[in-house]
Amino acid sequence: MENVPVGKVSVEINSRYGRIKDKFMGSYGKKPDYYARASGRVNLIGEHIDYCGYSVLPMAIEQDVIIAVSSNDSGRLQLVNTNMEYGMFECDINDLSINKEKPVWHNYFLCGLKGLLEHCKVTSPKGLQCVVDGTIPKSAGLSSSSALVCCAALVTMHANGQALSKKELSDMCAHCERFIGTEGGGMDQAISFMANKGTAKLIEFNPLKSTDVELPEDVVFVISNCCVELNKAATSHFNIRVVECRLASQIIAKTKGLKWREFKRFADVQKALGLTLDEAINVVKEILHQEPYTKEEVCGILEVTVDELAQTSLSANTLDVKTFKLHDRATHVFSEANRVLQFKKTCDLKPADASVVLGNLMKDSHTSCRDLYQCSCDDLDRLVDICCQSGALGSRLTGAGWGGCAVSMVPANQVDSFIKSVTEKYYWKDDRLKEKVTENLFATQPGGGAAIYLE
Ligand SMILES: Nc1ncnc2c1ncn2[C@@H]1O[C@H](COP(=O)(O)OP(=O)(O)OP(=O)(O)O)[C@@H](O)[C@H]1O
Ligand SMILES: CC(=O)N[C@@H]1[C@@H](O)[C@@H](O)[C@@H](CO)O[C@@H]1O
Repeated sequence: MENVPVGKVSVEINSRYGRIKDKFMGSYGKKPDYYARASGRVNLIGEHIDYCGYSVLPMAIEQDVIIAVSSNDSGRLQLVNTNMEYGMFECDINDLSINKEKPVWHNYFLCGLKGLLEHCKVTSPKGLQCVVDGTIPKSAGLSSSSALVCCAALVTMHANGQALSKKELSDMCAHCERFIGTEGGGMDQAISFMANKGTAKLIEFNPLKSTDVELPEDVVFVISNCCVELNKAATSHFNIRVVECRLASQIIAKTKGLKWREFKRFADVQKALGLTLDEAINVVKEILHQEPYTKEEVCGILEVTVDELAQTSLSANTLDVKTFKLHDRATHVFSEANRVLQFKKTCDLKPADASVVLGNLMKDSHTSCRDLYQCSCDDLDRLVDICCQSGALGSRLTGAGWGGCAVSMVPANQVDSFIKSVTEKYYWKDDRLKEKVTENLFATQPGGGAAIYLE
């Protein structure tokens, strides 16, 4: 089992670490003991299917969260952020409370901290003084929240002399980020720990496994942010989709004679019924209707009361949802799971038209996210269209959606003209975005995973 690497950093050569160190010394009057780093990610294909048990295909990006740390026996947690938007925070490290209603930034740190302490059964945790510095745009589909959760867990692990493998940390962080209220899958945490520089990864779940995916050499992935923000934990958009998938899998399970209460994820139902993904799509057509289901109808099918349904299938922030779209959500999940497998196969087999095939899979993925899963928004759709008109072989929303980024696959020799065209057609058309092109439109390469650094 591979552990998170511990490396060396020179704050003289690496100016970012130098600035973080200065901030640390200014805040706490001493040098940090060590630094932890966890990266953001871009998901190339496989959206909203990890929490249904299906494989996804992300890569880590260069943008990350770095935390400078000093541990002590004070029993206190002290957090300072280099970004003034995020205020200072202090609390008793033995009395952690995570506010789901108002997901202020330090709550993400608390998720990682609490998760690690509980997982490792640490009874006398070290006090921590930290400076947090992040470069991942927030609520933009590049996993800024999970990078913070993973980095906080890593900080806590190192301070308390624990040594978990990358896999254990990934599973643990996927679980503890749910303290904030969103019921995500494990993609973001897995790639943050398991990424290797230079390669994308196929991430499989139950059990967690990551496999290198060699991307075509003649293309470059370019990220563009539509600059609409949606905080996952502050809204119910994300959890409604999770619940719709859960209800659809339970109804399919019940209709097919399975003990439906034992099922929460499409992948488990598919396996229990022995279906291929194509057959699963046909089962969706056979069993689910396209019109939204009312809560009463769902209760009738599952033969439960509204209160029982809350227990078996809903989350705290979806108790008041009145209707659920099941047919389209299920069709998206099974077809998207299929596209991930085709994407991986194409990367492995390298046919002459590989980049065209991959581009088309990305386009189909976006169409499915937009129309069936309804997790895009007008600005993001417009940006994806502009990316396709500007020379991308494929372009799609990435991450949770309802705003945030598109990822585009662009022929390597056309990246400059692509960026020029998207700049003019999207960013220059809006006065608020004119000055913000570089941070919102950039080419990216597969980055490395989380690490601890000593000076
Ligand atoms: N540098 C940072 N410092 C402190 N908190 C941060 C930082 N970056 C992100 N956050 C926290 O994470 C929140 C964003 O989480 P959210 O789940 O909305 O988006 P995301 O993780 O970026 O997107 P996605 O899951 O779609 O990839 C911010 O509102 C903030 O509270
Ligand atoms: C932390 C979290 O909830 N992450 C989720 C991730 O698991 C995945 O479901 C993605 C959509 O594909 O949306 C978010 O990034």
